[in-house]
Amino acid sequence: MSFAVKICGLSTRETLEVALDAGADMVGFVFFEASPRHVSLGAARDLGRQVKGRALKVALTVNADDATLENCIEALQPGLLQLHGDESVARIRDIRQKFGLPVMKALPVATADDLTGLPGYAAVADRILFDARAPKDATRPGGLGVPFDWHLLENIRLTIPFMVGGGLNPGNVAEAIRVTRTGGVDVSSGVESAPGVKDPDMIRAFIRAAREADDAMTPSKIASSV
Ligand SMILES: O=C(O)c1ccccc1NCC(=O)[C@H](O)[C@H](O)COP(=O)(O)O
Repeated sequence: MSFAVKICGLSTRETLEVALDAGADMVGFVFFEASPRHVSLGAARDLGRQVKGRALKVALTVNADDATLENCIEALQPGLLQLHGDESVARIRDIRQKFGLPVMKALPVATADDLTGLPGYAAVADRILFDARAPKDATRPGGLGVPFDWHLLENIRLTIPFMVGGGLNPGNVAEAIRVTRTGGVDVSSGVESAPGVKDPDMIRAFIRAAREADDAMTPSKIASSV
């Protein structure tokens, strides 16, 4: 997959269809009951069937045990597991081996110190999501609509793909791409009219803005445009 646009926290047939029609590469489904985007196993099954190979299905869990992961995988049939808790390197390795699915590890970022563990995670995960670190009193570790300092990623060199999330929206996603040169972007709050309520026009605007910014960053396109 080249540049990836992920719309996360989808929970209705209508907005899932909008994201697919608009060309989302990844569609994320949240299995975290404290989230306004939480989907039940039954809903995940129905929504998962709707995707029909048009995008990569991402199952998002937080410090889930094996039984929970097994249930989510059986229901959604995801192509990628997003581990968004404080799962250790060893736990990630264990999950990959047990379930035979690629893993995207979300790493919370607030300061440069948050990047010190990156090599260990990059050694076991298939993809990294750099997301804004949640405040201490937050009721969930992600999906909070708050960005981090993208300049912290300016000198990142990874052998695996990475994505950037946290507070992105149609108005700032291009800048995030320019600053970080990320291989993908991930959004939830920034395409919602209210917590958990995805907005079709915002989804379309976000995907369009992200594609245009990535196209502008492609060296061949830059060369031909000068
Ligand atoms: O989206 C949630 O509600 C959520 C709940 C628990 C753990 C992670 C969660 N979201 C993780 C994501 O991948 C979000 O897309 C990412 O944090 C960006 O969110 P936002 O800042 O709202 O765009």
